[in-house]
Amino acid sequence: MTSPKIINNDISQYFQNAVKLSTSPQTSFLPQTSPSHFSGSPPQSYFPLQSRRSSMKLPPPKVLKPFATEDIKILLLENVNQTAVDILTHQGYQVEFHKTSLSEDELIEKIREVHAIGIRSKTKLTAKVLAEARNLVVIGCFCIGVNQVDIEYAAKHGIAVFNSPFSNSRSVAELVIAEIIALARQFTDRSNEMHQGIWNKVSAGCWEIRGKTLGIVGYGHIGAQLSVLAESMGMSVIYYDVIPIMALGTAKQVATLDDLLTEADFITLHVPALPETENLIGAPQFAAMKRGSYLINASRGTVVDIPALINAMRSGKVAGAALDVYPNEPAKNGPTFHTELNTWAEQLTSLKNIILTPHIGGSTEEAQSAIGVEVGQALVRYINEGTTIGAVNFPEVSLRSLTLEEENHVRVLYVHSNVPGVLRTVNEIFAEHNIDKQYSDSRGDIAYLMADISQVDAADIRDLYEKLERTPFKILTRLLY
Ligand SMILES: NC(=O)C1=CN([C@@H]2O[C@H](COP(=O)(O)OP(=O)(O)OC[C@H]3O[C@@H](n4cnc5c(N)ncnc54)[C@H](O)[C@@H]3O)[C@@H](O)[C@H]2O)C=CC1
Ligand SMILES: O=C(O)CCC(=O)C(=O)O
Repeated sequence: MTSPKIINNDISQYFQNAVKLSTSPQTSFLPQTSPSHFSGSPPQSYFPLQSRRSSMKLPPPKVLKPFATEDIKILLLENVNQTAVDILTHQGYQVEFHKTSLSEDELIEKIREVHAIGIRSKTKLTAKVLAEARNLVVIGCFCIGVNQVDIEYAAKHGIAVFNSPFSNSRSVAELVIAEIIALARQFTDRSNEMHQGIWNKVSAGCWEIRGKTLGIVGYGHIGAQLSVLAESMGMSVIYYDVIPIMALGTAKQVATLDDLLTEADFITLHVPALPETENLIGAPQFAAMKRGSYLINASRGTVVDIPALINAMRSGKVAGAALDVYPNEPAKNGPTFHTELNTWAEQLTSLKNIILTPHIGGSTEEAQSAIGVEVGQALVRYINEGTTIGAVNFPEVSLRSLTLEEENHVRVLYVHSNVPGVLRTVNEIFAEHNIDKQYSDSRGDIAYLMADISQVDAADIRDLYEKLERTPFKILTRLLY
């Protein structure tokens, strides 16, 4: 059968019509040829970009199609903020929202169908789970840490991962400031006693924080915020990081972790979960600390050896501790923090002057709302336009939007293995058309190419797609038009 001719020369309109004629809501041009991935964009471009455009008096962006947006399925877990739900539903996507994370079996069942998933820190997107995802093109981590996702596996399978690198940093820093004072004054113990009717007015072992030394391990977004807040309260700040970082205020970088441990009165950890940071603070590090020092961990549960901390607190080496994160964390709220989850749970809860919080460092209205917007927008931009700015496992590539004045254009999104000869092959496929703009970048083993090509008849689109799909280095092809 020959393809219909485009009478008005507007392929976007042609394909909108083609979609309307399809017999099933699942039917669209590319998914039929490639059930494992989808292509397309919603009827409205992402509105903040539109408003920026209108203030700059640029032509309106072209709506990239080819299929019904209600076919896009998004799974949001762990009570992701309403701002994200609003952004994604506004696009017309199907959004399924859950307050908690899911068991592995439930997750596998659900992930099979969705094109995008939004999670926080609890949902483990392992290679085993991701292998079940037939349509998934993008993961949104509505948090800073991405250690819960196998980001390399995701990249190798054409799944982009986005996070929110600093929207909750201030919230974590403020929690740590509160904990420094609370530990120095033992006030959670006093408060707990009062709740049991016990009046226990003591000053022994209670201190001002003014003039004390705060040791920050990991001087990134959170560590640096904290540094400024702590100095403003009269503390001296030292920090240890694996890279040289400019000191804020009068803080000083020290050369080794031991230098920090031997000098600091309060030690706070702000490193990512990495093989190198596993049990970064264990028995030898507690031994190096000053007697009567304090430890705060709001980074990841793997960073502190908890049995060693329990020993250090029992011996009086450590006078107090605050933990927000644990090696194993419950999936749901409720009476779930017990020895079945972490064998030492009762020993920990029976200690004095230890503040235990349920991973709430980033849990403020401000942080969650900002994260919802940031990651929600990143998902929309990737699904609708192919933009990977801010991705943690993909090269960062972006092209300016197509405009309504640019007819007969196709945007090619092509994730491929980073091997020689790809551009030559791809450009041979594009050769009969005009490459208006093209941008390609690589990151490790994978590379990503975005290209807007013009002089493309509707009848050519399937051919283009199939040729790209047949290339030996292809990981994922999407065409937007
Ligand atoms: N409790 C909570 O709710 C939250 C926890 N987090 C955790 O806090 C961590 C830190 O967050 P950010 O400050 O935003 O990260 P960041 O990436 O801005 O900073 C981390 C710093 O740690 C340094 N680092 C890495 N390995 C190190 C090592 N072995 N020793 C010393 N320094 C090392 C890095 O060079 C970097 O400067 C996140 O990775 C996340 O796991 C983040 C937000 C909320
Ligand atoms: O808010 C959350 O669920 C996780 C916060 C966190 O640990 C992060 O942003 O890395």
